[in-house]
Amino acid sequence: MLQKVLNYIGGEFREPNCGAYLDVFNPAKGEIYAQAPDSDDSDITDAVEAGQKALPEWSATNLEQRYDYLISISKRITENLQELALAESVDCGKPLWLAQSVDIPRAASNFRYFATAIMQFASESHEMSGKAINYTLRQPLGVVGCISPWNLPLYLFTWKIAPALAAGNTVVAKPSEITPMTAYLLSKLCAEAGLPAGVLNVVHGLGHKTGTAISSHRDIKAISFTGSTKVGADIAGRAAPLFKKLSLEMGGKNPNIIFADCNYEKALETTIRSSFSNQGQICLCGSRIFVERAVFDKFRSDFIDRTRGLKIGNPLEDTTSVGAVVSKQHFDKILSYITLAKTEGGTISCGGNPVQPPGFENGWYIEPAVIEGLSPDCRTNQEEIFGPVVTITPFDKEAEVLSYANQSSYGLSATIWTENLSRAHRLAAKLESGIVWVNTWMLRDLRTPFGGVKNSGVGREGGYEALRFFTEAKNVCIEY
Ligand SMILES: NC(=O)C1=CN([C@@H]2O[C@H](COP(=O)(O)OP(=O)(O)OC[C@H]3O[C@@H](n4cnc5c(N)ncnc54)[C@H](O)[C@@H]3O)[C@@H](O)[C@H]2O)C=CC1
Ligand SMILES: O=C(O)/C=C/C=C(\O)C(=O)O
Repeated sequence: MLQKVLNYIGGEFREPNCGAYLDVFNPAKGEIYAQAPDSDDSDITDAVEAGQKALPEWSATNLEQRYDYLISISKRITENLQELALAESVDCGKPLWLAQSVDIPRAASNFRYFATAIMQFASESHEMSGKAINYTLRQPLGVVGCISPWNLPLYLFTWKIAPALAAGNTVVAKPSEITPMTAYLLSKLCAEAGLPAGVLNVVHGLGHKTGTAISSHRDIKAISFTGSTKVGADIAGRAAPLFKKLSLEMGGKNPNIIFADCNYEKALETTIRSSFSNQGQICLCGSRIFVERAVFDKFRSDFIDRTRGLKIGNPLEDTTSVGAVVSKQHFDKILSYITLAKTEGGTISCGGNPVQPPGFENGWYIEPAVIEGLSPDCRTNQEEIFGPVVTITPFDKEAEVLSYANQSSYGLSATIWTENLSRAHRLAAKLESGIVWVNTWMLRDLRTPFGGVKNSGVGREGGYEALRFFTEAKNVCIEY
């Protein structure tokens, strides 16, 4: 019996209006295990109407009440951590321990963080000496849209919904059709928490159908999107003429720069994580590794040894490091880049082959791959692969590696490994990137601005940036 996901509109769990469903796959086994609504424009229209109906009351709730709702949802996520983590692992192919230790705790933190942030969020005032005072109101936008991807499903879905709700908006949200399950479970938890009907509406469906219905809807005032740069451009193209606010968090091709004076063991161990965590399917993964020539041979050899040692297989086993990639389509895309790397003259130093762990013969598994011998400007080094694939390249000079790092249409994150503080500051200032990590990776403080430059994004999420995005500033000027 297949599990069935339902839409959550106006406080009710509903079939899609057209009655059609999409297959949902378990990537570890390559088999259908659930069905999700194939919603269309009419479901989005219903969701927007439900959001509009709920708006006057929700936007007028006092902050303590909103805090209580968000904290209650956060607690319910924590109480149901095991069920949510298992659902995430089955839906995505990611190791269960990763969902237990990262994805689901972070979803709970997103609600907890924005519950407390809205209590502290204060607006500005500007005095015109002796003449007048200006103060700025920060008011909810109205009904807003949140569109999220499949790689960190609940983690990113809640990263958008929580600030939108905290700021007093009502929400129409669409998770990825590839991984709908935890968004469905979250909608049940929100109903249990007593969130008023229509405050959060979750509509499942395809990007080019349900997603475009959100970006084209006149009464949706803002869209927060995470996903590919191509889709971000499509959303911007539809939403801009309707003057919606946009926050777009898109792809990355992030440099990981390793100097000879680094803390070698920490750099090596973290580079394994930054390369292959979640099968390389995180927009922050460091897919272009640059190593100073003095340590290149040693680092290369140690890195390849450790990569070969990663256990690939059943995502539900604690000892599994690398699970399945999310879909057959994505599996084929990643493998096509291995072929491309070879045609571009690269050497596959390890991995890059499909694997069928025993008992999971139909699953979509790829050995983590390390590729050498490519120029920084080739397609393999320029296009987002979004899989367990990295390139490794030596460099001699700081200026040289800076130019390699910035030679990309993307600019999401960068990592620098060095014990030389001056060099770290110098490079951090010059890297064309929204986020720079020094001697660490993916260490996240939810108060900080998060987002990219160039083709990686428009706007910032996180902290007060998210609350500013989800509110309209209104200045009031009073003459004395
Ligand atoms: N944050 C990131 O950097 C991410 C990047 N990607 C990149 O995108 C590639 C494709 O992955 P997908 O999941 O297919 O990403 P995607 O960008 O197609 O999908 C992300 C979300 O947008 C929706 N969507 C798709 N087309 C839409 C449209 N025209 N209008 C409105 N919404 C739309 C999808 O249904 C999903 O909910 C990956 O191989 C990877 O390179 C994927 C996920 C996250
Ligand atoms: O907010 C974070 O900590 C991570 C965000 C990651 C993505 O947006 C992604 O991988 O798409």
